[in-house]
Amino acid sequence: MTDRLPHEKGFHVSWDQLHRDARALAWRLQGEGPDEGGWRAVVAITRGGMAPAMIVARELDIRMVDTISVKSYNHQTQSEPKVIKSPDMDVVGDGTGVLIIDDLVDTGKTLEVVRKHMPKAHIATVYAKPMGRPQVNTFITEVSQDTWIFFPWDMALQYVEPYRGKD
Ligand SMILES: O=P(O)(O)OC[C@H]1O[C@H](OP(=O)(O)OP(=O)(O)O)[C@H](O)[C@@H]1O
Ligand SMILES: O=c1[nH]c(=O)c2nc[nH]c2[nH]1
Ligand SMILES: [Mg+2]
Repeated sequence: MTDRLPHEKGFHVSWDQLHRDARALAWRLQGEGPDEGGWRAVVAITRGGMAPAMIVARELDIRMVDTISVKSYNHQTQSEPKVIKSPDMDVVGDGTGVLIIDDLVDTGKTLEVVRKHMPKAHIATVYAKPMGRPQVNTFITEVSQDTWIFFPWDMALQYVEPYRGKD
């Protein structure tokens, strides 16, 4: 069990920003497939990879979409990652022509486990921290290791006090 608190900084991502960044990822991945037919399938790492995977699959017109479920974090505390649901191995095989999508790579432990399942797959994340970068083939934005990324599905709009009158 690794206690990851405290993170010095927060990087807050809105739905708009996520949509833009996931589309940028799709743009970078187009034409990078193993042959002219493009990518055979997308595998989303649940749960955080599902929204970016949907956007990438839409942009690249990939209809074959599956999931792999890896459980490791409970809030900001990490334990050993475990695969609790595998994709259809008849479809993904050794991963050739398959795009694996996640929202971010942090320590890289989740992707280490996923790569063992599909060693020839191309792994892409929207965001990356330095420790996990070697595990990723393609990503869009890097943030520092001491930054916690807050995703739109974990946030809600709320009232904030005006600066004046705070103390
Ligand atoms: O590189 P790592 O240090 O392994 O961390 C990255 C993983 O952690 C988060 O998932 P989480 O396990 O919190 O599950 P979730 O996607 O269901 O929120 C995130 O979505 C990545 O999948
Ligand atoms: O929402 C999240 N933000 C992060 O920075 C992070 N790192 C691992 N898992 C994470 N989940
Ligand atoms: Mg995840």
